[in-house]
Amino acid sequence: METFRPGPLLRPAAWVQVLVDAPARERTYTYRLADGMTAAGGDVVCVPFGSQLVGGIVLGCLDQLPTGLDPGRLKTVESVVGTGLFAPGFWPLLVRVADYYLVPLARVLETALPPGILSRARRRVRLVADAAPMAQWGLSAAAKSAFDFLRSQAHADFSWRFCVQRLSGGVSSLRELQARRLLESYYVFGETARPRTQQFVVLAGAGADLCGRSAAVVQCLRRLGGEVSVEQLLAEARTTRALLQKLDAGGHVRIYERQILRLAAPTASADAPKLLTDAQKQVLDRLQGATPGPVLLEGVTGSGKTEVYLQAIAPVLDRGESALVLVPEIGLTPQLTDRFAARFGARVRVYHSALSEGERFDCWRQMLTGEAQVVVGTRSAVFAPLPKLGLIVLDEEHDGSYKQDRPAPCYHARTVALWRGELAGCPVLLGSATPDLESFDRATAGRYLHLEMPERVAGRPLPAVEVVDMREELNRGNFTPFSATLQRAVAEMHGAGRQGILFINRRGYSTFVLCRNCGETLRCPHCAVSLTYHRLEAGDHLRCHYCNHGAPQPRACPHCTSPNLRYFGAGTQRIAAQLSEQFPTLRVLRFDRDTTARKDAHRQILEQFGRGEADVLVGTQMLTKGLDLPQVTLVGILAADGLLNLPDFRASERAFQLLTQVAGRAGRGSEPGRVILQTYAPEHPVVEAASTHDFRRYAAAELTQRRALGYPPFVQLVALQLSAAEQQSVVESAEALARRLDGSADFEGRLLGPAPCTVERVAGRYRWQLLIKNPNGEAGRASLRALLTQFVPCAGVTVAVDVDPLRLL
Ligand SMILES: Nc1ncnc2c1ncn2[C@@H]1O[C@H](COP(=O)(O)OP(=O)(O)OP(=O)(O)O)[C@@H](O)[C@H]1O
Ligand SMILES: [Zn+2]
Ligand SMILES: [Zn+2]
Repeated sequence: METFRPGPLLRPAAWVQVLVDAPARERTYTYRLADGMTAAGGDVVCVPFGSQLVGGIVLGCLDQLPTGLDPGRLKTVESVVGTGLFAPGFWPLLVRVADYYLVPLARVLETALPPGILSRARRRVRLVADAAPMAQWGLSAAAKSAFDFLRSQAHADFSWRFCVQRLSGGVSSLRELQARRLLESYYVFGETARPRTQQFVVLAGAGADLCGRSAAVVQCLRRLGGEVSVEQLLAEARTTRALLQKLDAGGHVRIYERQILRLAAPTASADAPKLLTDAQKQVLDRLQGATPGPVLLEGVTGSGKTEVYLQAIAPVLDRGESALVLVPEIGLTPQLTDRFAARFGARVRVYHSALSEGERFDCWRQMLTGEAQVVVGTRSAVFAPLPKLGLIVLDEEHDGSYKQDRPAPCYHARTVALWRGELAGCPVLLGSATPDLESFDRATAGRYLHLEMPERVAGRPLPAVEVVDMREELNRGNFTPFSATLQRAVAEMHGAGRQGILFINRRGYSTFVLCRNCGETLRCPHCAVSLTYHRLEAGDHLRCHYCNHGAPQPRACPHCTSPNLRYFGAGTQRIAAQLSEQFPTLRVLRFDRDTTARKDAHRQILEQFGRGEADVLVGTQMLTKGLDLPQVTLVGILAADGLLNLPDFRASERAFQLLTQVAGRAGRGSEPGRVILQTYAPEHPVVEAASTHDFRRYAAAELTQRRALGYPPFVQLVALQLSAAEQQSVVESAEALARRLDGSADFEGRLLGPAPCTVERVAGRYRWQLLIKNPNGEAGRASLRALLTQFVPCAGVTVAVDVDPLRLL
C-alpha cells in the first residue's frame, strides 16, 4: 500500500506517482518531474509509456523515492496538461476514501471515474497568446519552422496528433516549443468532438430504370419503409457500401448523416410542486434554516419524502447550484427519475454503472460543464463531479446496496456522501422510514439534525398488519404457501378489482433440488452451495447464485443416476404458478432479478402493473424499494422466517427494514391497506415491532444489545478476507495474519477468527475471514494500514479489506 502526499506542495517535489491510461495490469508508475515542473494530485499529465505518450492522472507527489526504485531508470513526465477532470474540492474526497478504506488511491480513481475517460479525452495544443517574443530566440531549425507553420494558420488551436504527424521535428519540436512557453497543451473532454452521427439512407427516385442487384436493393429499402440506417440496409439487402454510393450518385437513394443523441435527458410530462402538508412544510423550513450538515429525515412509508426532496432541491437550482440524489437501485429509479425529470426537465441526468461507457462519459462531461444540474444515480454517482453542490439527498438511506462489496474500495456511498457534504459545505439529507441504526444513533445523539414525518400524507393510515402463525396452518392441514387468511384476502381484493403484492424472500422457482434416492443435493461445481432451479421457456435450468454457473436440469441424479429428483422451497416462479392455479382468473406478474434482467424491464413491468394489466405482483427484495403504487391495497409476506435466522448480527435489523418497507407498499392511495405477514415465529421481536410499525421501540432494543455485545455503531468492524485456489495456503496465511494482529496492541483481544466464510468456496477459490473490532478509530486504521503493508501472504493468496462490512461472509 502506498502512502501519498496529495495536494499542492510547499516545495517542488521531485517525483510523482501516476495512474496511466493504458490497458496494462499494473497501472501505477513513478515518474520524474523535470526541473521547474510542478504537479499536484489530480492533475492530468502526459507521460511516456512503452513507445508511446499516454495520458495519466497524478496520484500524488513524492519527495522521497520508494526503496527499490532506481532514480536513473525513471522516465520523465512529458508535460503537465492541467486540471479539469474534477470539480474543485473533489480530489480531497478521493484521497479520504483511499485513506479510510485502506486501499490505494488508484483503485478509488478507477471506481470514481467513468472507464476510459482519458482515452476518450483528446489532447490538443494551442499557441500561447501572450508569449514573450524573446522566447523564439535560439530555437532549433525544425522547431522554428514548425512554429512558423502553426502561426501561419488561421486558427491557433490544433490536435496533438496532427502536430506530431505534420510538423517538422514532430514530438521533439512540440516539446521544445512547450518548454519555451510558445505552445501549451491541454485535454478536451469531447466538446470539440463532432456530435455522434449515424448514416441513414432514404429512397429518392422510383427506381424504375434499375435492374439486377440495384433493383433488389431499392426494393428492399422500400420494403423496410423507405428509410433505414445504412448499417441495417447493408445487412438486410446483403449489399455493399459501394453499391449504395452508386445509387446515391444516380439519384435513386440519398445517404445522409443523422445526429444520434446518446444521452437524452429523461422525458416525462411536466409536474408542478404539490401543496405541502404541514409536516412537509415544517421539515422544509427546518432544513432551510439549519446550518449545512447531515440531516436525518425519518418519515414513515408514504409520508411524502420525495416531495420534500423535490422542494428542497428547487431553491438550490435557483441559486445556480447543483444537487445530487442517490437511490439504492435502478429498479426503483424509473419511477423516481420520472418524478425528478417531470419537475426539473432537461437539467436532470441519470448516472449509474449500468450505463454504457459512452453514456457515462457524456454524462460526466455534462456534469463538469454544469449542463447537468440534478444527477439521480446509484452508489457510484456519489462521485459525480457536480460543481457547486448545494444539496445531497440519499433516499432509503438504510439500504445495503449503497455499500460496495467488491472490488475494492468497499466504500459506503452514505459515508462518502457525508464527506462530500462536509467538503462542499452543503446539507446531506438522509431519508428513510427505517433509518440505519448508525444514522439513527447519531441523530438521536444530536450529531445530525433529526427531522420526522410520523404520518402518511392526507391522514391516510398506515396499513394494518395481521400476523399469521403458519404452524397452525400446517396443523389444520393447509400445505400450500398461502394461509387461509391470505387466500380470503386475495379473493376479496380480486373481487373488489384492486391490486396486491406478494413478497417472497427468494428468487428462482425453488431453492434446491434433492435426490430422493441418495439424499444428495445438486451443487455448484465451483462453490460450496446448492444450485437453484429455474424454469425457463428454453428448458429447465439450474443456476448458482454465487458465481452464476449455469447447467441444464439433469434427468437423473449425477451421484446415483436415480431419476427421482425433488424440488424444495418456494421461489417467485413457483408461487406465481401456484397462485394462478388457485385463482385461475387472477392475472399474475413476476418482479425479480430473472424477469427484470433485460434493459428497461423494470419500467415495463411496473408500468404494466400500474396500468392495471395484472392483479398481483409476485416479487423479491426488489419490490420493497420505494415503490409508490396507489392501487395496491393488499400486501402478503409469504415467508418472513428466512429473513430472521441469518447468521449475521445485522439479520434482525435487515429483517425489520424489509418487513416494514414491504408492508409500506400497501394502502398508499385513497383505500386503506392491509398486510398479511406469514411466519413460523410470530413471537419474534422483529415480527412484533414490524407489525406495529414501531421503529423507535425496535431501534432502542437493538441498540442496547449492540452496545452490550460491542458491535457497530459502537465499535468499528474491519473484515479481512483471504482467498486462493489452494485451501492450504489460505488457511496458513489467515493464521499468520491473525498472529500479527494479535501481537498488535491496537487489536489484542479484538480479533474474531480466522474462520472459513459461510460459503467457503466460491468460483473455485477458498475464502477465509478475519474480523477485527476497532474501537480506536483513525489510530486503529493507521496501525492496520501499516500492518497490512508489511504482511506478505503465501503465494497466490489475495487479501481484501472491507472497512465497515455490511455482510459477514
Ligand atoms: N403534499 C402532498 N399532497 C398530496 N399528495 C402528496 C403530497 N406529498 C406526497 N404526496 C403523495 O403521497 C404518496 C407517497 O409519497 P412518497 O412516495 O414520496 O412517500 P415516501 O415518504 O417516499 O414513502 P416510502 O418511504 O414508502 O418510499 C405519493 O403518491 C405522493 O405523490
Ligand atoms: Zn442420487
Ligand atoms: Zn457457483
